[in-house]
Amino acid sequence: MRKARHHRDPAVPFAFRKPTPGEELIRFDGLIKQFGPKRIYDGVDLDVRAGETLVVLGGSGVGKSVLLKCLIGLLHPDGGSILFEGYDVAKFSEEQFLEVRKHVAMVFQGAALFDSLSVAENVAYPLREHFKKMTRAEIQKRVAEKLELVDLPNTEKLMPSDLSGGMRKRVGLARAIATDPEVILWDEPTTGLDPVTTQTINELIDSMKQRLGATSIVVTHDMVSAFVLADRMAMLANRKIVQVGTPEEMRRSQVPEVRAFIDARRLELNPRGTP
Ligand SMILES: Nc1ncnc2c1ncn2[C@@H]1O[C@H](COP(=O)(O)OP(=O)(O)OP(=O)(O)O)[C@@H](O)[C@H]1O
Repeated sequence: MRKARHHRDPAVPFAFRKPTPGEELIRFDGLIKQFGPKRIYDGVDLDVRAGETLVVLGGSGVGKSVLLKCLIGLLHPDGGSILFEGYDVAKFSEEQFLEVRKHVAMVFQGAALFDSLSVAENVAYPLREHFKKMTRAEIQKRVAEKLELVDLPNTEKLMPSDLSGGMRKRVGLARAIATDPEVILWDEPTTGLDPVTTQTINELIDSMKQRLGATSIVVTHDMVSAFVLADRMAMLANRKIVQVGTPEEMRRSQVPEVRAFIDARRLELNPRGTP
C-alpha cells in the first residue's frame, strides 16, 4: 500500500523508521539542478517505493548519477525537495547527512579500495565509522557474512593488490552493504564486467531485496541487467522524468524519448533479432 508522506518539521532530528514494503519512501519533487549556466534538471519528479528496485534510464550526461548524489548530500539541488521518510534532505546540513548515510549507501562506479588495508579492513571501514559501539567480534562476523554474500569467503587477509578487477569490485560491494543499509544506490554496478561477474552482481542486488527488504535505485547502461532487475523504470530525458513504469510498460512505451532510447538498444536486448 502506498501512502503520501508529508513534510516533517525540519527541527525534528532525522530518525529512520523501517518502512512498510510498497509505501513511498523517497520523493524527488520539482528538483532543479544546474552547474553554472547549464541546467540539468527542470523540475524532476520521482517517487521510490520501499522494497522496490527502481532503474533510472537515460542517455549519457542527462544527470542520472547526480540524482543519486543529491540523495546522500554529495551534491545539493538548486530548487525543489527530496523527501526521505518525510524529511526534506535537500535542506539537510552535512551533519544531518551523516545520519542519512547510515541508511542509504552508494555503490560507486569503479569504487576504489584502500590499497594499504586488507580486504577485511576495507569491508569493516564503514562499520567503524558509523557503528562505534560494535565489538571487534561483531565486526569480524559481519565482515565474514558480507564477503560470503559477494562470493568471496575467507579472503579477509588478502590485500587489494592480490585481487582481480572483478574481485575488487565485489569487495567494494561488500563494503558498501556492510552497514545493512535500507536503501542502496547502485551507480553502473555492472559496467565493464564480464558476464559471470555481472550475473553475480545482479544476483546480489536481488538478494539485498529478497533477504534484507532493501530498496535499490540502479543507474545503468546495461539494458539486459536493467530489464532483469527492475520492478519499475524511470526515464530521465530533457531535464525531466518523462515516464515511470514497469519494464513491460517501458517496452511498449509510446513516449518518444523512451521509444527512441529502447529502440536504439533493441539489439542489446534481443541479440538474435527475434520478434
Ligand atoms: N560536480 C560537477 N560539476 C560540474 N558538472 C557536473 C558535476 N557533476 C556532474 N556534472 C555534469 O552534470 C551532467 C550530468 O552528470 P551525471 O554524471 O549525472 O550524468 P549521467 O546521466 O550519470 O551520465 P553517464 O551515463 O555518462 O554517467 C553532466 O553534463 C556532467 O558533466
